[in-house]
Amino acid sequence: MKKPETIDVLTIGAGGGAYPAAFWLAKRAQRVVMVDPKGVMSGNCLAEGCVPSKAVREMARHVTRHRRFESYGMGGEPTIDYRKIIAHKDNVQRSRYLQHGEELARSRNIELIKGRASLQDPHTVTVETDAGDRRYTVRHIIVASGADVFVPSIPGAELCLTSSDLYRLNPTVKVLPQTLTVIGGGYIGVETASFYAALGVHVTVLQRGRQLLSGMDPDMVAMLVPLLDPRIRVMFEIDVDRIEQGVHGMTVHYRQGDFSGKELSDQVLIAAGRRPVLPEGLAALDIEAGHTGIAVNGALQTSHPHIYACGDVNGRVPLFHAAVRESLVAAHNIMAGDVAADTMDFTNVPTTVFTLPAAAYVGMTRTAAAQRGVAVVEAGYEFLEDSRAQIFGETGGGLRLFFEPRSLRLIGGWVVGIDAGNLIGEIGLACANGLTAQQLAAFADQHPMTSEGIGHAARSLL
Ligand SMILES: Cc1cc2nc3c(=O)[nH]c(=O)nc-3n(C[C@H](O)[C@H](O)[C@H](O)COP(=O)(O)OP(=O)(O)OC[C@H]3O[C@@H](n4cnc5c(N)ncnc54)[C@H](O)[C@@H]3O)c2cc1C
Ligand SMILES: NC(=O)c1ccc[n+]([C@@H]2O[C@H](COP(=O)([O-])OP(=O)(O)OC[C@H]3O[C@@H](n4cnc5c(N)ncnc54)[C@H](O)[C@@H]3O)[C@@H](O)[C@H]2O)c1
Repeated sequence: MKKPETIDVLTIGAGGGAYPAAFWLAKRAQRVVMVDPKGVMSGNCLAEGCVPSKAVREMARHVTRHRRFESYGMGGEPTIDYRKIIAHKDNVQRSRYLQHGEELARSRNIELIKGRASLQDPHTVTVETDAGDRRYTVRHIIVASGADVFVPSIPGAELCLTSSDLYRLNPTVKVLPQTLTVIGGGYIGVETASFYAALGVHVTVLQRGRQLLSGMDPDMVAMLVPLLDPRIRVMFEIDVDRIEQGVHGMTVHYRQGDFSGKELSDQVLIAAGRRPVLPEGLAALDIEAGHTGIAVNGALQTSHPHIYACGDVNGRVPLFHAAVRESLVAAHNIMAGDVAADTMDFTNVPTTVFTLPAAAYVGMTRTAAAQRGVAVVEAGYEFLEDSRAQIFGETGGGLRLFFEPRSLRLIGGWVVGIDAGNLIGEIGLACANGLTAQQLAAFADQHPMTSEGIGHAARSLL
């Protein structure tokens, strides 16, 4: 192996938890190396996550609108060519890789190495590349190695599709099945069920617990579920025993209480969660990490103040935009000399489940507040009375805002229905900045947009 190279910062991974910090630090004359076996930036978000899944989602959304718009004098049953939908998805991914490559080529002080990093000691990282191993002496390390599909040890699980088979470049699935069984009713299971149902697939979701999207606010989920495509059948309290491949498709054998049953379908998707990817050498450095991820403080530091863990690998808020903000928090603290000059607000990160329609939440909702014994004042707005929702014929759902009773400071909210993913950004910004019902009410939000509902709800309290 060659003599170690000395650099300022090395990132393990080049996804959302890594590259925002890398660029920010490189601009401030730090010598930065990003390492990722993919050899490209953007991690799993672009490779098989957010962007490709939402490319399929938006096509599916168009189909549902197209069908409904028939009664407004347009369209009719749309034709669906899934191969072309996939080709479009692939093109979006390719063009974004190109864009990121150009950005990297324009930047100074920063290098991306295709390889796998492991930690040798608190200041030494080895990178395994096709051309042999390289060794770096580094002042600061950002571990941003992300998460990967978790496949439970159920006999036959290896026969199932995972989200990667659906959403990666040139994916396995290019032809829509007629029937799909989804094991797991979390983000990936419910989003995919929703997209596929809109594209004409009959989907059955097998969920282990009693609620879809377990862990999310039950009031929000209760408003969402009746609005989902009726082609989606959901079965609760399911324990999957085994999965078999037959001549005419796949069979999932399950138990539901005392009842044993089986579900037949063309294909089975397993969406039972993701697990952090921990780089080799971490345990030897006594960095605390469990199956939920690497333990970090609000400054994103591990037990070694110069080693940071950002994004899915710390398991705190496994979403792309959380990873980006965490990455920048780490960068600010590196520049400050490994002190907590900046901290992450893990509470006010907006979350959207991009089903059709979507559900989104931020901050503390009524249920979360009740669990902690915190009193809240609630205000609501229904899309039934919203002009934009009426224009689109999407009047199902509404929004809820939660305020501190004395100050009427906004501390959380959720939205189900049209524009949920956009509205939650505005609500989240208001929560993060401690805006009050009076301030929300005093803002002339635009007409005819669903964001009018935020001020409308706030005014109902004054
Ligand atoms: C199907 C799907 C849909 C999703 N949709 C959304 C969405 O709509 N919105 C949203 O906010 N989030 C979404 N997510 C989650 C989002 O993809 C992640 O939160 C985000 O990618 C996290 O970024 P990260 O940088 O922490 O990790 P990753 O994106 O996982 O990147 C980690 C990188 O580290 C690399 N790596 C691993 N080990 C090593 C090593 N030893 N050395 C060097 N490199 C290593 C990996 O190759 C990978 O490229 C979705 C995820 C999936 C699977
Ligand atoms: N819109 C978004 O932001 C978005 C979209 C997709 C994925 N993601 C990210 O990807 C992560 C992983 O998503 P996911 O849906 O795989 O996981 P998840 O943790 O959201 O949901 C997994 C679900 O599967 C169920 N389950 C687990 N084992 C089961 C079994 N054996 N049988 C039946 N049900 C079982 C669980 O009860 C849970 O409800 C999310 O946590 C999120 O961070 C985000």
